[in-house]
Amino acid sequence: MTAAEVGGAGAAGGPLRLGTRRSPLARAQSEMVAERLRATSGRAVVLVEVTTQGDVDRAPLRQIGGTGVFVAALREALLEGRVDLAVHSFKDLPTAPAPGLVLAAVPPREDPRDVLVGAGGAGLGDLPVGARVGTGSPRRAAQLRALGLGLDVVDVRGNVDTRVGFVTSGRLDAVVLASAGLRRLGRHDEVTDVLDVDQVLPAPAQGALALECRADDDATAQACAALDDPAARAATTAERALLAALEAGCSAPVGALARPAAGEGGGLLELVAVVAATDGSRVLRRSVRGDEAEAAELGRRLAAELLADGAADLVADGAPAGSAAAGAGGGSLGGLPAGGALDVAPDAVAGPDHGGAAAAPPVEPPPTRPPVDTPVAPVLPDEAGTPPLPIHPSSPALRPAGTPPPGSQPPPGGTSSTRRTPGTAQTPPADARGSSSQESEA
Ligand SMILES: NCc1[nH]cc(CCC(=O)O)c1CC(=O)O
Repeated sequence: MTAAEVGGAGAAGGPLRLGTRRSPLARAQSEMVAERLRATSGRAVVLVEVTTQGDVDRAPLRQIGGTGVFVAALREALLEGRVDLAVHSFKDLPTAPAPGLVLAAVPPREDPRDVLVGAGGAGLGDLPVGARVGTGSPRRAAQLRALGLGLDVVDVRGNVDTRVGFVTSGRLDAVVLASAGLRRLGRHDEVTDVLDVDQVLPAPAQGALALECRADDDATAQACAALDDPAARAATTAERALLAALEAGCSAPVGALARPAAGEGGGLLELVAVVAATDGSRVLRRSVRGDEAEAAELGRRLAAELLADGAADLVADGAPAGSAAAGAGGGSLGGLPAGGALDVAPDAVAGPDHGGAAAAPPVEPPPTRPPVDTPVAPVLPDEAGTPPLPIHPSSPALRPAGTPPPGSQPPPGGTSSTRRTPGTAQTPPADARGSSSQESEA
């Protein structure tokens, strides 16, 4: 890095201290932002690792407060002046405002869609009835189940390495992840299918980053401003306003995506959202269009319509992981009882994934190897606490020749017009094995 011009405007004259968690994804995201900041501001930027309770405590993540602990620790470091800037996966941020902090920038968004990493290059359409598909997100689970493909949705947790490892090791037929995470980790070539947003909507703000700094730190805010992308900010504003208005958390079965809508002169936004029962038995899907300048209002309006459709019941349904999902026959890895979860690495990717697992204590996966994670992925105590399954992050074993990674196309333009599809009731395929569905996470 080049310490071109340390100091500058305000700050202490030293380098900009960017607080980051130590997970591979968090570090990758932070480094990307740091690089951009160095280029645009000419200031030196250093990464400062912030250890969170979630990284240290061996207790299951959900017992120490869920993903919120990661965000909370970074914010605490900010407020205490230990770091000047924090980079969050936007979808993991609570919708409630953080006193004393500001959203300094929303950089250009990465592909917001969910993707599939399937064994043998399998895409969604290749999966047979009963195929075991892993995800820990109620949002993904609900939408996958609602597809009616007879998939056996298995509750999994952990960072990208861990989750992809379930497929590599043959324990699962596929896992669903955020395209953005894999891309930022340079692992997009492992993707075997990109889930169409008409089937599975991503979590609000998925694929976007949020740069946060102290409200009174003008120098840092100014440096960050250069990275802000108005389009990404508008879209995420709409999606998160919807989430907030639904009073749903990051683990609720709520998907949303705002995209530029075709129209004269631009400035139009189309917001599509889904609220689903985790067992896939009910799906509320609606969309609205409006002025990009009124993004938040768009989100609130769509939320109001969904609430009028009965969304509140479904949102509440998202919480107890052991109930709805298990009741629907949600399977789990390694022959674990239904409702069991593979809880391994609540790492960078652990966000909204562990939706409301509070009720369902993690079922220990069959002891396999020592909890040694890959060198790249520091083993979080939490993941160490639960014997991880074999982890082979970069194993290309997944992709058989001739299966090009399909994840390259950008999100389809304006797919859904202002159409509303209230209450698409679908019965989850109740196969004999008692579990069929898929999911999508927040
Ligand atoms: N659930 C946690 C999480 N938080 C952010 C990402 C990916 C990056 C992003 O969405 O910006 C992920 C992993 C995933 O959902 O697969």
